[in-house]
Amino acid sequence: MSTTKVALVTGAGQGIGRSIALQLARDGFDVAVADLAFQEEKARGVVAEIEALGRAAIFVAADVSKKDDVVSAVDAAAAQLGGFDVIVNNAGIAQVKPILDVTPEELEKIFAINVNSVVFGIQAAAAKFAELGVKGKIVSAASIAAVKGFPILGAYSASKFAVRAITQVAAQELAPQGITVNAYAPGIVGTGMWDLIDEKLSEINGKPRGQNLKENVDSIALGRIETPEDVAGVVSFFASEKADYVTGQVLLVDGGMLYN
Ligand SMILES: NC(=O)C1=CN([C@@H]2O[C@H](COP(=O)(O)OP(=O)(O)OC[C@H]3O[C@@H](n4cnc5c(N)ncnc54)[C@H](O)[C@@H]3O)[C@@H](O)[C@H]2O)C=CC1
Ligand SMILES: CC(=O)C(C)=O
Repeated sequence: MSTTKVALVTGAGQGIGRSIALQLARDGFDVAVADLAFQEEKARGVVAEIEALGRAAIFVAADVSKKDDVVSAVDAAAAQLGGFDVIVNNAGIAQVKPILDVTPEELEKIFAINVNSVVFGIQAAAAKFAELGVKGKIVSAASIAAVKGFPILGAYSASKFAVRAITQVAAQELAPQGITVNAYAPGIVGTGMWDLIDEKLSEINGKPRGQNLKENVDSIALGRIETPEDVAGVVSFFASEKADYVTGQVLLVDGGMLYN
């Protein structure tokens, strides 16, 4: 059995997930890059980048809103990479709509992808850790919208508040097994997600494209947009032995937008 640690990152074909996968590879992990099947080409590019860093990597097609897919992804990572130590429940979607306009279907969709996926990831990882006798680490994507509700991001904010609750609960329930459960709460990260948010906000409030993003970035104390690498550094910490005594936390990594 290999002594290299193994991590699985969901939504790792692009954006924050890609940067997390690459950072964990630099930290010495072999990495399972999980994403939707249609993202295979991008995800295989991430696999190649990880291999270029001298680590093993695989692509796993998984829709995180389906429990069977998440369990199969964890099984594939453990079987093909030779262990299982860390899961990063990163995949998520945004919805940009006034609360009065959100439909039942939209609510179901965002909760299935942003919330159910985190429960499935925790369940699948905890079962694999128990099978392998590993004191593993679970890290999930929250948001500044997990700490403060943001207008026009109502369903999204609700889904991220739920991630925070699940993180606190799972941390307490899994502590006896030595498993830690934490979450990262980014602010305004320059990824495809904010391209979409900016576009939809422009449609709603009539501001020119880019203006909503600029106004949000102007409110950041450190004065610049967040990069996926800024987020990956925090996940690297949560996944490391340096965070062995940290659990149940949602860490704001927002350049100074919210303060606790
Ligand atoms: N971009 C931002 O400003 C912020 C992002 N976040 C969170 O960080 C996480 C990553 O966001 P970004 O990289 O910005 O988004 P992104 O839209 O650039 O990438 C999301 C990835 O998740 C994948 N994905 C979507 N639905 C999926 C599903 N059902 N199953 C498997 N994979 C799926 C997509 O294919 C994509 O590769 C999300 O949970 C998001 O809510 C949190 C705070 C701020
Ligand atoms: C995408 C996201 O989480 C926010 C609050 O912008």
